[in-house]
Amino acid sequence: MHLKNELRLKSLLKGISWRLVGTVDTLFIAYIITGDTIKSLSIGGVEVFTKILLFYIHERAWSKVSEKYWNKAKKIFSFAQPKNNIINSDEWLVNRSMREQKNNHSGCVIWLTGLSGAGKTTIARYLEQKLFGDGYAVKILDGDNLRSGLNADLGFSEEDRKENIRRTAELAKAFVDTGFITIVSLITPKESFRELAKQIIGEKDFHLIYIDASLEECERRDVKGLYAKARRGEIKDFTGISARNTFEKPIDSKLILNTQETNVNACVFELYSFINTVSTFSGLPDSNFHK
Ligand SMILES: Nc1ncnc2c1ncn2[C@@H]1O[C@H](COP(=O)(O)OS(=O)(=O)O)[C@@H](OP(=O)(O)O)[C@H]1O
Ligand SMILES: Nc1ncnc2c1ncn2[C@@H]1O[C@H](COP(=O)(O)OP(=O)(O)O)[C@@H](O)[C@H]1O
Repeated sequence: MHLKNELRLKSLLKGISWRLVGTVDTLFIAYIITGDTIKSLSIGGVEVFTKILLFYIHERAWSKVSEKYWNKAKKIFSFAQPKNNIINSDEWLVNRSMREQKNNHSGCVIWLTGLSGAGKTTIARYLEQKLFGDGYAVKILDGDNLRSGLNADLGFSEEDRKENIRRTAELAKAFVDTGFITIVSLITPKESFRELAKQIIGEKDFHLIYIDASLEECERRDVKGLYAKARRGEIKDFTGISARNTFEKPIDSKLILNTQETNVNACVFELYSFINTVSTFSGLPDSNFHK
């Protein structure tokens, strides 16, 4: 049975069973008040049908209350809820700011978005090497790697990609809380996915970088031979090839690195310079980075 019909049937059956109990109660009270069996049965007999109908309508109306309004209601009544025992991470005995002081720099997320083959992994690897060499706490979270572990249960449907991005964003947030410069390398094809990541990580720590290369160029590079497979129909839902899985160009990235016009080293240098403007440093040796 279709889920919606099932829920309607459940509301109806609940209405009937509840009314049977309620009607016995009404009959009893009506008899005590009127002392008249016929009147009591008449009241109970009419009431059983009107109340079933009202219960059904009431239940269906509640089922229409959207998640958005339900969450608002929960917020309004939150004062009535028992407080949970979760300790805010700022209150831990070792907190983010202490870790950042120890690292001599602040944490942030550098989120690289772009087509498969655009250059995300290449840039992330050289950037990590450079930052690590200069003494920064840095970690790459790469789509391919995560998909062989934490996200091994996920495919490439819209829903799975969203979950992939949600989990990765949560993980990146944990790394930032540990004071790390966290480089995420994920296609992240839709604006809504990037927005989700930004919401989870927090606007202040989230820096979206667009690794830009045209579909034609990525297909020409075809680093892993996946484009050829997708064209042959051996991979469904391939980003940029499947009509349902387009790549939406980011509208508010903080930096665009065009890997067709700029070589790897220059891209890494530009990103390294950008990080210097967003992550505050103290006490680290000056870098001698050369293009
Ligand atoms: N159908 C399909 N579409 C796109 N990509 C595919 C697909 N199947 C496998 N691959 C390989 O998976 C890598 C992309 O995974 P991501 O986690 O970055 O994708 S997403 O952000 O969830 O859209 C991607 O890695 P990169 O080339 O490094 O981007 C591909 O190697
Ligand atoms: N400026 C550039 N930045 C990054 N990669 C580049 C650049 N120019 C050419 N490439 C090449 O493009 C390919 C990008 O592959 P990869 O880094 O795996 O992409 P992605 O992780 O986005 O799928 C590599 O073969 C890399 O050598």
